[in-house]
Order: sequence, then structure tokens, then C-alpha cells
Amino acid sequence: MEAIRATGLCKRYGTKNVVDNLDIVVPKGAIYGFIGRNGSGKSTTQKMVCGLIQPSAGEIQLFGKPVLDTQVRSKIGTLIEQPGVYPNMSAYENLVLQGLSIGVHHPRKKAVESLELVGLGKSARKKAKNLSLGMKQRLGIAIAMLGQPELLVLDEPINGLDPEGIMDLRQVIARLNQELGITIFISSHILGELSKIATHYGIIKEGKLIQQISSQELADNRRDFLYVKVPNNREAAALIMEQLHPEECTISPNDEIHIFGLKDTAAVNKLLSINGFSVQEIFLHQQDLEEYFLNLMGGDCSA
Ligand SMILES: Nc1ncnc2c1ncn2[C@@H]1O[C@H](COP(=O)(O)OP(=O)(O)OP(=O)(O)O)[C@@H](O)[C@H]1O
Repeated sequence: MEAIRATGLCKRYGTKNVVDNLDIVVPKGAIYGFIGRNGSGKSTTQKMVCGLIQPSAGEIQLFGKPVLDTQVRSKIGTLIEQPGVYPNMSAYENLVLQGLSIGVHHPRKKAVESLELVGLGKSARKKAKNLSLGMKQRLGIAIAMLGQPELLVLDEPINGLDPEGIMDLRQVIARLNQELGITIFISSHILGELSKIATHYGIIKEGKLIQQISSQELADNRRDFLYVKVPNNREAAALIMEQLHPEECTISPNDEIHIFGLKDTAAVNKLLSINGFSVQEIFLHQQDLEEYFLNLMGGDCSA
């Protein structure tokens, strides 16, 4: 059963379809990276998934139930926009207060547990206003965790964080997913960081889903090749085709050989060497995720 299934989802503001006929499937247990430029409709989609705004059309099911089902709503934790924290209260006090306001059993115990979960155990007594942005985001996740959700919806939690903050947050997300089995629906326009943890991706452009793909399918789609720099490249390429039967060998504009469908660097190196070619450079070129998405989105998506 999927954690989220959105079908034909639309949101119209005035005459504009901000979200346009979206079909999204987030499998249970996934870390689903929802990727698109600013203004592409990510927040609007996430707000509909959380039941914060009404779709203009379409249907959303969470764990097989309609999004407005009260039982299912208790399974969602959200971090959308800034977490509502009191700056002069400590991280711990904020959590206790939030816990009390949503009627959590044993709010003090839960507050301590939630702080530990997000790696803020040692900063429990710090005033919220003195926490770094990354710590504030983790406090926001701790608040979202108070209700023991099965699904966390995180809207651009990485935005504005420094590299250390990003790494800490990434570890927290991975831990919640792996240790507690929580499904994560996380939006971002920063691709690299997400690629280290995401198991699935949905790519949205101008309100339309342009691709939905698992990280496994993505790895298969990305076209890696062996890069070989060698004099007499045409003869070398012909020899490689004849002896090692890769899918394809091309000569790049810079005169390097690109071999597709073969990853055995040693075999190529050996073949060329024993036939008198002096290999200057040889390595496996892997198309990185950024390149892949930029191709799909047609330009710089961090703009
Ligand atoms: N309440 C609203 N009324 C009118 N237009 C809106 C409203 N909310 C969002 N929009 C518009 O919908 C489009 C998508 O916005 P949305 O916030 O969903 O995008 P996003 O991908 O999350 O981008 P960002 O990262 O900048 O928030 C934008 O053009 C935005 O101006």
C-alpha cells in the first residue's frame, strides 16, 4: 500500500493551474524527493497532501484512505514553512508546549525522545532563538515527530542551511526512515543533497510532473561510459568494438573514446596495451544526478 497516492491533482489560482493534473505515488517506506524550481508548485502540492488546502480537482489518498480522514491525518507530521516556535523558550519547553497543545500522552517524555531523535538532546536547554537555522529545522522535525507520524512532509527543509547543517539534517532524515520506517516526502531544489538519501524522485515543472522515478531506475537510466584517451583513437575504438563488444564506441569532439555498455576498465586497458596503444587516461564517467535533472528541466534549476 502506498503512503501517498495523488491522482489527477489540480490547484487553480485565478486562471492559472499552479498544480496541473499531477499523479504521484509515494511508496510506504520511501524517501521521496520532490524536485522542482522555485514556483513550480511543490509547496502547493505538499499543502494539499497535508489537507491544508483543498485541491481544485483530483484525489489524494494517504495509506489507502482519503486525505481528510481523521484517523489518517494523525499519521502525518509536517514541516511546512517555518516551524511555530517560541524564541525565548528552550527547545525542550517548546516541545512540551506543542505536545500539550496537541494532546500527546506524557509530553515531557515525548519531548525528550523527540529531541534525541533529531540529535538535539544536548541542546535541549538552549533557547530556540539561539539555535542555528539547521537546529531550528531539526526542532521543527522534532515537533512534527511528537504525534508519532508514519509520514513526514517536509517543505524545503534544506533551504538556507550551511553544509554542516545539511549533513546533520540528512542524517536525521535517513535515521527516521531507516530506524522508524517513516515515509518521507521532501521537497527541494537542491538536488545533490537529496540524491544521497532519496529512494524515489518526482520532478515537477510548471505544475506538471515531468518524471517519477526510483533511484534504482535512475541509476539504470543514467548513461555511464568509459572515457579513454589514447593516440590513434579510431583504430583503438575499432579494436575495442571487435574484441570486447560494447554497445557503442564514440569519438568525442576532444578526440577521446567514449565506450558505452562496458565498465571493465582493466580489460580495455589490457587490450589496448598488449596491442601497442599507450593509454594516457582511462576512467568510468558517471553522469551525475544534477546533470540528469538539468537535462530534464532544461536549464539551471537552482535559479
Ligand atoms: N495562495 C496563492 N494564491 C495565488 N497564487 C499562489 C498561491 N500560492 C502559490 N501561488 C503561486 O503558485 C505557484 C506555485 O507556488 P508554490 O509555492 O507551490 O511553488 P514551489 O515550487 O513550492 O516554490 P517555492 O519553493 O518558491 O515555494 C507560484 O507561481 C505561486 O506564486
